[in-house]
Order: sequence, then C-alpha cells, then structure tokens
Amino acid sequence: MIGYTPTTTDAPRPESGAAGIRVFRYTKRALELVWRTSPWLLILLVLLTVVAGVLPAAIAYVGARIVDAVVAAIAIAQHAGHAGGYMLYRPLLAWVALEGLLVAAASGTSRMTSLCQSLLRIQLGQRVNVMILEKALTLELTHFEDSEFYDNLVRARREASVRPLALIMKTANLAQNAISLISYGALLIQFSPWAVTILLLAGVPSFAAEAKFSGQAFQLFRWRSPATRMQTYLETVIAREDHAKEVKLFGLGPLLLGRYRGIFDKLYGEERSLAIRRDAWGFGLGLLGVMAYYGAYAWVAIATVLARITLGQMTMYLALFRNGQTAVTSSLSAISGMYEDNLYLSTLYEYLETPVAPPRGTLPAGPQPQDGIRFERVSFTYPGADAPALQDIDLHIRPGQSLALVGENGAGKTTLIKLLTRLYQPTSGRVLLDGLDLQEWDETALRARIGVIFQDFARYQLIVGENIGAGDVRGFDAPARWQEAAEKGMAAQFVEALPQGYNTQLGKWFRDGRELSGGQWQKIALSRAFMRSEADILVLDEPTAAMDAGAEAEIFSHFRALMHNRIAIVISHRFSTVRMADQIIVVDQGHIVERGNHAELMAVGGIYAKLFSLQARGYQ
Ligand SMILES: Nc1ncnc2c1ncn2[C@@H]1O[C@H](COP(=O)(O)OP(=O)(O)OP(=O)(O)O)[C@@H](O)[C@H]1O
Repeated sequence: MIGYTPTTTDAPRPESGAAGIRVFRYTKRALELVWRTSPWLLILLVLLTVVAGVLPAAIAYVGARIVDAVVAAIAIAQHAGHAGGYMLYRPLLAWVALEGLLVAAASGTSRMTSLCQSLLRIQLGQRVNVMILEKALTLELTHFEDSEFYDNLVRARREASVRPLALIMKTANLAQNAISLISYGALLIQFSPWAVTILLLAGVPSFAAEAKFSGQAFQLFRWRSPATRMQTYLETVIAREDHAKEVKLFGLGPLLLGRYRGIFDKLYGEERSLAIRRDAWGFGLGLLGVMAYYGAYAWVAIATVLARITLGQMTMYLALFRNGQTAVTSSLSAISGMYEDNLYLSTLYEYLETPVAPPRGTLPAGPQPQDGIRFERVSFTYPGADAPALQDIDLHIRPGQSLALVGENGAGKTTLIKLLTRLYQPTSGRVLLDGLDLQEWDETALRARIGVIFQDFARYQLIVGENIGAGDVRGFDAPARWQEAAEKGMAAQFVEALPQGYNTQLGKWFRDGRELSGGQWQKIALSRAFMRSEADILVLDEPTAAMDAGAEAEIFSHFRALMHNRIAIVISHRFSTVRMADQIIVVDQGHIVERGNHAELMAVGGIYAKLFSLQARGYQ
C-alpha cells in the first residue's frame, strides 16, 4: 500500500484543549452573530425555550392530579355505586383533557423550535460564509501560500458555519433544562430536599468525563487537519475533469485511491479509539444515574406504602425524578457540547481575526511621470525559503521602452513581476514607479496602471465575454469593450466563430460549456490584459508559449504598435520574441547577469548569445 502517513509532525498536537482558549468565550459572540442575522427568530426562540422549559413540570403535575382523581373516583364509586354518574368522572376528564392540551402544546413548541432553527441555520450559514469570503478578499497572496493558514480557512469554512447555531441551540437547551429543573425542584423539594440533591449530583461525573473527551475530540480534529486536506485534494484529483486525462493515461487512479484509503485508516484508528473511550466512560458513569434513579424509586414507593404521599404524588415524583435526570444529563452534555462548539468557533475567529496589513499607500501619482519603473538593489526571499529568489536587482525602464526577461526555469523572472505588481514586498531595496515607492502608491491607482497576465492565468468558468472583461471590472459586462480587447488580443476571430460568440459558456463545470485549446485560452488571457486600456505598463509572462508561430509574430507586431509611450515587459523562452525588445535582461539564480539589446548581447557572446544560437540552430 502506498503510505502517506499523517504523522504527528504534520501538525504538532496542541496542548490540552482548554489551555489558551477561554471556554465559553465565544458564546457571547455567537449570540451577537445570531442577533444580527435575525433578531425576530432569536426572540421567538427564547420565548419557545421558556414555554418548553415549564411544560414538562406542568404535565407531571397534571398527571399526578389524574391519578389522584382516579383514586378518589374509585373510592366514591365503591361507596355510592354508580350513582355519581357523569359528575363522578367530570374532574378526572377535565384533568385528562388538560394534559392532552399541554402535550399538544409541547409538541407544537418543539415543531416551532425546529422550524426557527432550520431558518436560522440557513441564514447563518450564508452569513458566516460571506464573512469568511469577505475576509479572504482582504488577505495577501502570502496567506494563501501558508499551509497552516490555509488549514484554518478550510476548517473555518467546513465546520464553523454550522457551529454558531449549534452553540445557540445548546444555550437554549441549557436554559430550557434549567427552567425545567427549577420547576421540578420546586415540586420535588416538598418530598425531600435530599431528593433534589441526589438528582443534581448523579450527573456530575458524566459531565466531567464529557468535558474531557470534548477537548480531546477537538485536538484530534486539529491534528488531523493536514491529512484531511490531503484527502480533499486527492478527491479533487481523482474526480475532477481537469485531472482526469492524466489520471487515466498514467493509471494513477488505484495509486491515489490507495493513498486516500491509507489516510482514512490512520484517521479512523484515532477516531475509533476516542469514540470507544468516550462511550465506555459515558456508560460507566451513566450507571450512577440509573442507580440514583432506582434508589429514589424505592424510597418514593416506601413513602407511598407508609401513606406519607398519595399514589398520584408517587407517580408525579417518579416522573419528576426521571425527567429531572434526563434534564441534568442533557444540560451537562449541552455544556460539554458548548465547550466543543467554542473550541471550534475559536478557529473561525482565529481566521477572521488574521491580522492584515492596513492599506499601505495613499498617493495616486508619482513626482516624475516620465521616470517609469526602477528597481533599486531589490532582494526578495519567499516566506519560509532558505535562499533569496532575487538578489540585488537594479533595473530602469522608461515609458515607451520594452523589456524582455530571459533565464532558466526558476531563475526568478516571475518573482520579479510579482514584486513589480506589489503582490509581494521586497525583503530589501525598493521598487519605484514614476519616482514613488510602490508601497506608497494607492492600491487602486497602482492597479489601474498595470495590466498583467501570468503564465498560470485563471480560466474562469464563465462566458467568453466575462473571461475577457475580467481584466477591467468596469468593463466586465460591456460587450463593446470585450470585442475591442479581443481584437487586440487576437481572440476576436475564433470567438466570433463560436456558436454563441461572446456569450459562449467556457469550461466543463456548467451545462453546454465549451473547452478551448491552450492557445485559444492564451488569446483570451491576452485580450484580458488589453482590457486595461488605460494601463501604461503591460506585463506578459510567457504569453505566447501555447500559440502557433504565426499568431505569435502577429501579436508582437501588434503589441509594439499599441505600446507607444507605454512600458511593455515580456517573459519568454522564444528568442524570436525576445530579440525585438529594447532591453533584454538575463536572470540567473536570482541575479541579473547580462543586460543590453539583442545586438549588444550577441556581441558579448555570453549566456544570451549561447542560448540564442542554440535555439536558432534548432530552426535551421
Ligand atoms: N510562491 C512561492 N513560494 C516559494 N518559493 C517560490 C514561489 N514561487 C517561486 N518560488 C521559487 O522562487 C524561485 C524563482 O521562481 P520564479 O517563478 O520567479 O522563476 P521563473 O524564472 O519565472 O521560472 P519559469 O521560467 O519556470 O517560469 C524558484 O526557485 C522557485 O522555486
């Protein structure tokens, strides 16, 4: 079997569940959340809780009156024969009718509660998910690349959207049981205060065990999170269309499934051991409750025989005891459940409270508009990486110039673009646009200046037009602008030949979706970059790798014509493209090793000249 073993090194087992997290800290926040989601449903829920709390004691009381009425009626009948007639049964029937009504009310209350609950669950689920997604929009790219953070996000999404309601329902359940217990206590104390004490104490050991195991369950949940993430990922690979081709052809299916099973087996072992311990302790300690109940039973029965209480009272006390015990156990498990929900909710709030850098700059323009882009001694190391991806980069590109970046895979070309677009901050040095540090630029003003297409551009499962329009949100729905951009990006011709033109659904996730060829997708992405008609810096990271040679040549002549007084930056492994640039930079292991135009670099006879000749020879 293929062994992916989720070991404890995947995620350190956190210390005791209670440590560091103040239990019940989140109950108040969950209440606020529910209140903001729907105050009316919450108020209704509170009212129903009170009613549901009082009803059981009322039913038990009426039950006792029925038995006493029966006993009284039997006694009268024995003395007076059937002479009493209807009058004999009247009080009895009235009590029976009342109990019927109370039971009907209890059932109505419970239905209404579950209706409120379903409605709240739907609304809360939506609200929490929107909160999670809104937060996601404020995060930095580095957050998404951090696996621990990603775990938190997945956990928050998967679990926490149902937890706030669960917490509220348990709070309601607790309140309902507390009200019931007070009302039972009020009736039972007439029999003996000791009975009330026994009732309360019998549930305590179960509670202690339950609280302990809830903490352990949460630790397990956290610990297995990386493994669960691997499982989810394997599900995607095995069962999604974009991976299906390779999975089939390489025969990866059984191998991946084996790994999937392996993870399950490992996780199941842990789960099972916890479940068994939890239930064994639950059963053992639950026996205490049973003993307490039957002890009380004997006591009440003897008291009845000794005529200290009536037969009706006996049935009432027994019912109270039995119901009371259920109420104690269910309050205790509600408390331990709340503890668990609190722990889970802590992951939601941990995620929602992830610190994000405040909006950095505020300036909409730089002091030297004709200065263009400058890199000044820029170095950058990816978070968690040992070696810098870029080191001591100095670079200057003026408006109207084009720059090509050349270098081996992994040299640092894309990283340079990520710094230029402020997706990352330099570890040292600075990047300037129009004489102003990128960090001081207002985000929107900066984004409006730059149009960029990365090699791993997004393929949105939307219609063609929107795929192009995504390049500029203002033109997302504007067919005239789609068309204009598509012409610049060389996509117009094939798009117009599609059955529904710009309204054709792309991708396979939705009905009638069409798949495009690699080169066609690239043309769509290129058109997307051209949507930024006001952008004066256009960055294309291997934009034509999947295009045929004719298309590539045409795009670049087109591109140069459009780039008047703009800055064009191209990363390409095709030297036919690269040679057209005004300035060419060769990047090697994070350093700039050569710079100049094509003729200059050929004259130097360095890496560029070697690579160029190598490729040129291939075409001869
Ligand atoms: N998100 C990331 N986190 C950590 N390291 C990264 C990340 N992206 C890239 N790297 C590393 O940084 C180095 C430079 O990568 P970069 O993507 O800039 O190379 P490139 O020159 O664009 O390569 P290619 O020609 O293959 O596209 C590589 O060693 C890569 O492993």
